[in-house]
Amino acid sequence: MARNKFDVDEELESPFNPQHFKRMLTYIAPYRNRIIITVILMLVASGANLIGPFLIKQAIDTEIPDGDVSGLTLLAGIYLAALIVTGICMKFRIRIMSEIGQSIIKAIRKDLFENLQKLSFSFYDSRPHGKILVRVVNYVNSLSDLLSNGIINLITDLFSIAVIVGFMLAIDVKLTLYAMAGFPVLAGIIFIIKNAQRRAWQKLSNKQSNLNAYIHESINGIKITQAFVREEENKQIFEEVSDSYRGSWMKAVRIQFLLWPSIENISVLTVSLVYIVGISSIANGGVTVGSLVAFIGYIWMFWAPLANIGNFYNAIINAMAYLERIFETIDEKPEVVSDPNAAELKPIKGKVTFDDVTFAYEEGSPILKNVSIDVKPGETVALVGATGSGKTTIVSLLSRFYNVTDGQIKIDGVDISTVTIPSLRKQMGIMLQDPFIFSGTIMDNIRYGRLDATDEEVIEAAKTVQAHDFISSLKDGYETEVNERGTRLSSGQRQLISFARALLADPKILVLDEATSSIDTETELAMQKGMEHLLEGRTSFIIAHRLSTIQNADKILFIDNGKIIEEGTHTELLARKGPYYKLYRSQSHSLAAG
Ligand SMILES: Nc1ncnc2c1ncn2[C@@H]1O[C@H](COP(=O)(O)OP(=O)(O)OP(=O)(O)O)[C@@H](O)[C@H]1O
Repeated sequence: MARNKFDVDEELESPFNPQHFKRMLTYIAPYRNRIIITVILMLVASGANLIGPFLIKQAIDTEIPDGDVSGLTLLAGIYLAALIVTGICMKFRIRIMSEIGQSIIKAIRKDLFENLQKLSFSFYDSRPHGKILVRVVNYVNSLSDLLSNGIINLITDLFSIAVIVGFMLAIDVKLTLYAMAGFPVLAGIIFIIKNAQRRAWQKLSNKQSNLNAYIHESINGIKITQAFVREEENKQIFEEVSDSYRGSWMKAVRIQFLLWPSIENISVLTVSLVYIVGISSIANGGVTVGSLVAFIGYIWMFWAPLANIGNFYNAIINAMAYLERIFETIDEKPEVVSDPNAAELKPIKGKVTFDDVTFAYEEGSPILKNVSIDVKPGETVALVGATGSGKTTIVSLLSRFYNVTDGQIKIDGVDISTVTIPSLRKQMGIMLQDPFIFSGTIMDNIRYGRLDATDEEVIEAAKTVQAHDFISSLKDGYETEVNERGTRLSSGQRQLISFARALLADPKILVLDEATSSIDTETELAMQKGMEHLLEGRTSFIIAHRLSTIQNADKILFIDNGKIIEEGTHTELLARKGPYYKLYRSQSHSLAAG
């Protein structure tokens, strides 16, 4: 999958497919009955509305020349009743369609969100998160009007056109043909601008996505921006991205608005033509004044729904750009999925084997090369090595966040690619290097590790990782509300909470990636005491740069550039005087110097 950045337009992985429209209708289908009721209401409303010019014709040609006041009053009464009926129908239509529109949006969003929850890390690695967000929020919103009102309008407008043409034909066939003369011209214009319009809206959706991605990234990085006084540069970048959005918006709208004036101009020309032909017909006695006035009224009415259909067409073209992205996201297949024949991983003992594992995030650039590891149940394995050497990658593979490129990873002798992913992950407790705190209470955040844990169990886990004291010192204790990413907490406190979360899952395999790197030495020492108890009976993988934290590990693996170059206990590795020894010495020296 190609990587993407905020200033790079995303390529469509699947071109537009007319089936998308069919698929869109499946979201509308559940509301079929209410839509039919609305269509009926709208047909009644437009029928009532269309009666107007006919009543005027009647008044001009018959009641006024005859001086028939009661007839005129009756016509006025009918007209008023028609207007009231139109108003009532419109009121119901707005209410029903708003509800349906929102329900459809909710259903599309649900599908998007559900799939986003399943997608693998590689999906999120490869694009700015703002570009994902824009699909779920903005693009879906943009569809709402089309899916609800657009379709009703289309049906009503087609009905209106048919009725209007019927009225016009009833009044005068020749004038009707003149009135239709502009129609082929309009069809030609639509045909010519169609492709340019589609491309312009596609580009606009990309630019909107880029803008969103940059705003999202800027908000996430605001502290660094301010710390490095980068506001001015960021403002310039923002203006560039924003200008690019504005430019493509202007272009899209310019193309779009070719249609509207075309309809206006064609309708005015047609009306002029009908006036010329009509007036000469009056002179010849072909049509009455009332008929011509009514006819002109109908022509104006004829072009209004036609303009609406033009707008609907525009909306469809815009929506295509959004639909493509939305369905692309709903259809995106997670790279890591359970095999269709996968079995549940039975409760494990915790034996872990990496059998000649090779792995590349991007094809052709292997990060891990022929890694083999053997861990007995209950053993503690420490992974050490330089930054970027591949430690986190090793533990990510164990949880199957990515699929191995080559080789096998086995737990209790079972290849993890043959078991269901939830049954694998449920038996593991993971504390990632960058612990994430969700908005909610501290209690909720720890309970994320096991949703059915009691308050006592949560508190017990917090006590074990030495988090209880700091949590209790907060005004609301475990009920303290923290915000997303836990910005109200220190990094060490965030680590302690996520440590407790991993522990609460009571996993057979525990992965601690730099679990204590931000925790003060005193707390760390206190944790160390509980650690042995904590790791008892579990297989654990501990990644640490501070070697003091892993000296008691059963096995230390020294990783260098994606390979294990040394393996043994702390004492064995020191005696070997290899890279581990050097690292240890350099840390001891700096500690001593400190
Ligand atoms: N999502 C990713 N996509 C592409 N490359 C990645 C990704 N994550 C890590 N890498 C690359 O893989 C290599 C190993 O990264 P990894 O995170 O496993 O290192 P590490 O040993 O855990 O480093 P550290 O000690 O800094 O945490 C690095 O060169 C890194 O650039």
